[in-house]
Amino acid sequence: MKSIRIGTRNSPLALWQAREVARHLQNNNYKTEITPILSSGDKNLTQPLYALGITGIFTRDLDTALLNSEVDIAVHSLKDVPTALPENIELIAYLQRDFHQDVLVRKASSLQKPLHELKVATSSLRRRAFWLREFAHAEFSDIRGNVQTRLQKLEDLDFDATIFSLAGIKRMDLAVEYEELPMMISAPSQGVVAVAGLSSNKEINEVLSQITHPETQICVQMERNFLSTLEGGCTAPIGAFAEMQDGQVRFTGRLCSLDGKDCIETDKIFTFEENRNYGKELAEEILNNGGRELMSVIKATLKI
Ligand SMILES: NCc1[nH]cc(CCC(=O)O)c1CC(=O)O
Repeated sequence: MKSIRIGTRNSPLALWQAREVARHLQNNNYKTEITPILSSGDKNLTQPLYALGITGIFTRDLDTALLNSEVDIAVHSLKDVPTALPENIELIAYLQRDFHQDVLVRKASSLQKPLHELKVATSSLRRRAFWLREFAHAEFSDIRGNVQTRLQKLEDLDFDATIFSLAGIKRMDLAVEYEELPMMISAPSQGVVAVAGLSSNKEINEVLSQITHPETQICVQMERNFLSTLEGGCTAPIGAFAEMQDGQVRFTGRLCSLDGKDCIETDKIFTFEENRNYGKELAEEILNNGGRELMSVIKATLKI
């Protein structure tokens, strides 16, 4: 087989992830080359993501490169990949999840402040709502950019702390102090690197099936089914995390109002059976427990 062309965004985090996929493929004796592609998500950094009004801004350009056969596969942070994919594009491999959690990073001058007094910079609806659920009077500021840019802004700008995915910090090997945040439930599929390919490309799909991590795949498919059942195409403060060990799954999920005042949660341990759509079942339980009304208020507020 010819060298496998790996499409990726060109941020340091994305390149790390592409090299990680390359390493797995090379371990299976395939040759690889990395092709960085500039995405429109990287070009427009002035507005928060939800305000850009489109999903998939990080993945669109890689989808195009796949469909034009400029690359054979595309590597993504799975949490940035919309649940509905373009025709003929499929997620085929999922690397083992290392870290899923959100962590808080403070600037030196705010180390002594109690959590409820911190001005936190985050543009994520989920992080804001889950923080407000705990600290109803908290103030936020917007922040965008990659992990390194956001750390620089933490030094330079007028806020106390910001929230990161621990996976990003570990991958970038950054020597920063961080605190775990027990009030958070991570974003569906946070911390997972996934590989997309063309459904029609059987040869590549067979190769990718050799590097997928089955437990991670089961867990993130559950989290993403939970997400897509709840959202139906709009963005909302939703957390979901599944862990699997010896056939046992623990699933935690939460939907909150934008101000964090109303939250509906699920936390279940069960034995995994094939051919069940647990993510959908658990989301329907939340929808029937008041989630439907919560979602319609969120949709009306965000005007999607
Ligand atoms: N929102 C952007 C984003 N997409 C993926 C990661 C990190 C890697 C991951 O969580 O999979 C991050 C940074 C962050 O949320 O702090």
